[in-house]
Amino acid sequence: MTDTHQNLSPARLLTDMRDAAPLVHCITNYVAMNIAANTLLAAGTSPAMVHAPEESGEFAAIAGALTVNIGTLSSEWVAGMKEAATGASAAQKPWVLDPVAHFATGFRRDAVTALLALKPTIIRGNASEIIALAGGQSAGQGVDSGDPVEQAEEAAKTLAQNQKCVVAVTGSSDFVTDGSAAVRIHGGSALMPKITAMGCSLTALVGAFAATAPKAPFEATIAALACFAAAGKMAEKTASGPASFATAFLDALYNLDGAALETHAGIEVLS
Ligand SMILES: Nc1ncnc2c1ncn2[C@@H]1O[C@H](COP(=O)(O)OP(=O)(O)OP(=O)(O)O)[C@@H](O)[C@H]1O
Ligand SMILES: Cc1ncsc1CCO
Ligand SMILES: [Mg+2]
Repeated sequence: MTDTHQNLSPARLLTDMRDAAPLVHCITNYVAMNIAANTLLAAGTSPAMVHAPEESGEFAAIAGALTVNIGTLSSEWVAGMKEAATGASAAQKPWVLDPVAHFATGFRRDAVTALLALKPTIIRGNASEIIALAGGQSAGQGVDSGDPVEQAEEAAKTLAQNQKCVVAVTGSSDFVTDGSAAVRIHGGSALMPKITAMGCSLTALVGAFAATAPKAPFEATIAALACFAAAGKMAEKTASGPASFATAFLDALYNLDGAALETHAGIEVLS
């Protein structure tokens, strides 16, 4: 990032996020609810899991940002997601879409088509999800990716241009683009995909940074991914498997500072 963007560096945005501790409205799946809420608390912000259609539109307007994850869908939840996205947009709050396994069934495809029409500010998914969202053929199996991130980079650019939003693809390295600027983020750990809902939790953290810098969704997304990259790398040092990694990861996120971000997350500017 250039000097003129220093105030949007991941380290600066992390400090700003903790200072502001924004309220993040999360609609996420049953699997992710607990770990995603704990992730936001460890990072220093304030999660609320609110999905009922009777209140989700109203709640989205009072939160700093909304995140919508379609992992465990039902008709009622889809209604709650649409209300929330509509409420967030009307209140000019950023919202993040996590299109979990959207290619797997007609129900999911329809839900994601309706949500895309409500113009997410940021889309965060794994490589298979992003390839399929751009209209390509992916090798995903359910919620798990079957494609390398590099193979999704062009799809991410196309999707960002068509949707006029920021797109983040995650995996062994991450890729973020707004359709023209693009970066890769290096770090993390091979143990991360061995714990369920790490991606869903990351989507929630992207929401926290988007609430902190609502006019800079590209930089906000990079900051969230850099935090995960650094915390993942730090946690791996003491972990002996997925269970101890999960604990060490939350501690690393809690203790993360600018210096650790600088050391453990690699940001490669592509364009
Ligand atoms: N092999 C890996 N090495 C390093 N980091 C990884 C690896 N795989 C995933 N990650 C990291 O794990 C986090 C979650 O990304 P991932 O792409 O696995 O999400 P996901 O497939 O949507 O997960 P889920 O749907 O289970 O929540 C990101 O921070 C990503 O960088
Ligand atoms: C395992 C699983 N199934 C539906 S959502 C989810 C969490 C990871 O995406
Ligand atoms: Mg996912």
